[in-house]
Parts: sequence; C-alpha cells; structure tokens
Amino acid sequence: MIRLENLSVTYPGGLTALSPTSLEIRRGETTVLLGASGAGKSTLLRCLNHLNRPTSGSVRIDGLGPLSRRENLLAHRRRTGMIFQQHQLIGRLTALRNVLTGRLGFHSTWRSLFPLPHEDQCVALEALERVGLLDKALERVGNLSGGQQQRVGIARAIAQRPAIILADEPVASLDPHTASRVLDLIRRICTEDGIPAVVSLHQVDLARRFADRVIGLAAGRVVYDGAAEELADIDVQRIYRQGQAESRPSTDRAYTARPLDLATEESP
Ligand SMILES: Nc1ncnc2c1ncn2[C@@H]1O[C@H](COP(=O)(O)OP(=O)(O)OP(=O)(O)O)[C@@H](O)[C@H]1O
Repeated sequence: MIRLENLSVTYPGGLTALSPTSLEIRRGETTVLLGASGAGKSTLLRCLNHLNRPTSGSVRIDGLGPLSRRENLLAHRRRTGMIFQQHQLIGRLTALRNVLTGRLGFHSTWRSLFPLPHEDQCVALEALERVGLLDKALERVGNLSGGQQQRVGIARAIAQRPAIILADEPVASLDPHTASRVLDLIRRICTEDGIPAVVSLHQVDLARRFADRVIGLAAGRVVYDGAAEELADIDVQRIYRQGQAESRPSTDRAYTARPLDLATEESP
C-alpha cells in the first residue's frame, strides 16, 4: 500500500499542478488516472516514486516508510516498474539486453559493467516469456513493432520484480487492438503478482474496461475516485468539463522538472 498525505506539486514558475491530495494505492488493484490534458495525471503518477518532487505532503510506502528518506526512496525505485509511452528502449540492443537493464538496480555500478549473472538472464527470459516474446529475445528492439516494443518495456518492468507498476500513457501511440492487449497484460500481471498498477490514460472506454478504480483529475484536483464500473457519463463529463473550465495556461513543456536530486533528500 502507498499512502499519499496532503501531496501537492507547484512547479517553478508558480503553477500548481497538483493541489493537496490524500489517497491510498492498494495492492492488486489497477488504478487509471483520467483527465483532460494538463489535469495533472503525469505529475501525480511521477510523484509516486518522486520523479516529481512534491512541494508539500508525503508519500509513504508500507513496509518502508516515507520516500523523503533517501534509503527508502532508493529501495522503492528499485522495485518500481516504469512503463513509458515511448518505451525508452535502446533500439540497437536485443530485447533480452533491454530487459536485462531492469536488473541493473540490483547490482553495484562496477558489477553492471560485466555480463550479469545467469540468474538475471533467467529472470529476463522468464519476463519475455510472460509477455509472449521469448522468440524475439535475440531480435534487435529497433526491428520490432510498436506493440512488441511496449511489451518489451513491460518485460523490463517485470524483470525488476516490481512492488508497483507505474505506466504513463502506455498505449498512446498504439492501435486499439494492440492497446487493449497491452493494458490486459498490465492488469494480468498486477492481479497475478498482487501488486498495484497506476496507469494514466486518455481513453475513457479503456479505463472502464481495464481499471478496477478510476481517479479523475481536473485542474490538479481529484474530482472522481471510485470503482471503474461505477464511472457514469456524468462523472466523465465532470472530469473533462471542469478540466476545461479550469484549464490553466500550459507552461512551456520544454522545461523539464529536474529529477530528484538524491543528495538533497532529507536523511533520517
Ligand atoms: N516540468 C514542468 N514545469 C512546469 N510546468 C509543468 C511541468 N510539467 C508539467 N507542467 C504543467 O503542469 C500541469 C499538469 O501537467 P501534467 O503533465 O501533469 O498533466 P497531464 O494530465 O499528464 O497532461 P497530458 O495528458 O497532456 O500529459 C500542466 O499545466 C503542465 O503544463
């Protein structure tokens, strides 16, 4: 379980992307974040492993403690499987070598310079088998289709033996059939392994089909939090209408929030 307590984010320049928010992310549950562009979905998602540093409030992980403590953050990040819209894979490397990068966090920097142990290779191959791509293990990722690449990205996340999966618009560039397949895979992993997944999406129909829970955001505030099957059209309208009514001027997205500087984290 992950607990957010009064979490807020104000970016340099003064834009409040997330107003104080308290909620819990539960094990085995797939949570979809819905909201208009600029509503704060990515900001909230990236706070869950402090890729975006909260301006106030805290993120606490059961069994670890608050992420404001450096050692908790490092341990949590090691066990956070991230899935991105653009896969973030290395095209010239094989699928297997890309998946193996999910094991690097378990080794020291100098150890990572050498081929990883046999056990890591087995974990990576198992992960590829789980996403149905074992036969592509030695294929260059650049030669795979967009959907296959996204499945390699999921395999890399699985290879981390994650305690949580965070997926930021994982199907934005996929056709509807492939998108369904990818989301089904994420949900299945989440259920089978008893871990939570938090997924930001733009498609309401996919949220209804694949989520257990939907959190609707509008202008940095949670305006819906409930079971996906109970998400009514009027709730959807509220999420998007309010988002437009309160939409804030979009800031220059070329400005990228600096990843958390671990050296500046509080120490116990
Ligand atoms: N690094 C940043 N610096 C300044 N402002 C930012 C930064 N990142 C996001 N913002 C602003 O914060 C607000 C929320 O952005 P966020 O990316 O969280 O929204 P989103 O719901 O994920 O949008 P989209 O669906 O378009 O990806 C937007 O107004 C955005 O312009």
